[in-house]
Amino acid sequence: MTQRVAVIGAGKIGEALLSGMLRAGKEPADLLATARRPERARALRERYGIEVVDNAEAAKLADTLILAVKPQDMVAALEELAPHVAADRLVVSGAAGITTAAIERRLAEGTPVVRVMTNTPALVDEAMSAISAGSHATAEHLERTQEIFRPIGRTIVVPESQQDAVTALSGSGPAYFYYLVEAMVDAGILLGLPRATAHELIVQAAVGASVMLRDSGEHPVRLREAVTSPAGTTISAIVELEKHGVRAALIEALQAARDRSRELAAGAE
Ligand SMILES: NC(=O)C1=CN([C@@H]2O[C@H](COP(=O)(O)OP(=O)(O)OC[C@H]3O[C@@H](n4cnc5c(N)ncnc54)[C@H](OP(=O)(O)O)[C@@H]3O)[C@@H](O)[C@H]2O)C=CC1
Ligand SMILES: O=C(O)[C@@H]1CCC=N1
Repeated sequence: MTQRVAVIGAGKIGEALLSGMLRAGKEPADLLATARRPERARALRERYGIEVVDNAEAAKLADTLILAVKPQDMVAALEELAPHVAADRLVVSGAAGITTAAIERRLAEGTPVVRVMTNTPALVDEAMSAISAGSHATAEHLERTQEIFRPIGRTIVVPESQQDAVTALSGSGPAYFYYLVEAMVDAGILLGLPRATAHELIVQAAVGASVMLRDSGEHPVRLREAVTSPAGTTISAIVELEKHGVRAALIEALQAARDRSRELAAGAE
């Protein structure tokens, strides 16, 4: 039986999921989306040929609802959805922080809820999506969720207690790499390179390093050692990074992201 999937609040992440499901072979008729603004609804219809309906309609028509609204909009969205969500629907939340318990509490008793933290490389099928079962979700619900997220990258199942840390690492993770690239391109400008050249050099270094990290199975320390020649250039740079506390800054940055995820949860309790 074809499962109909509705993306509730199709913004950046919701759209990435819709396009991923279409690339993976779902028909536009198998998908629904909801949006808050008419111009957004129009753009989604034109781009993907899918029906964009209101939240109540989506809850009635779809077997699986993917909640892709911001954490701060979650309570309001659940209030609109709850009267229309039958307890045999699967509800998947992609929101940072929000717990499955907070969602379950607002839906009919027994409704299966799954929490997922994905990331924007979903747009190029390189997402990392970490999936956790709520208290009524079965292995079959986890499998259905994995089927939705697998076409846009990798998936893992984690205990929900790890989701705030996952959000800090892989949910926000791409932003840290973009930030580092921005800073290194600035360094290239300082060293006298044209911006376009600096950008090309750093992006390819990032791609090469990422592929080696993923595919070689080597520890990052070993890979860095292989670049770091005695009395060479790399160690001169590493000394500066250590002097400026970059390692400690990254650890504290990710702790702050984890703490913010917890605060977002508290807003929906
Ligand atoms: N961006 C990222 O890298 C990641 C985001 N996430 C999570 O994904 C979720 C979405 O984030 P993102 O895509 O960046 O945010 P967006 O703001 O791009 O998308 C959310 C969309 O939901 C719409 N919306 C809000 N309330 C309602 C409602 N009641 N009914 C219908 N539509 C509604 C918004 O409308 P409007 O346009 O009018 O505001 C917006 O288009 C968040 O919970 C975030 O934590 C998870 C992993 C990574
Ligand atoms: O910044 C945020 O809150 C969202 C969640 C993870 C990535 N972006």
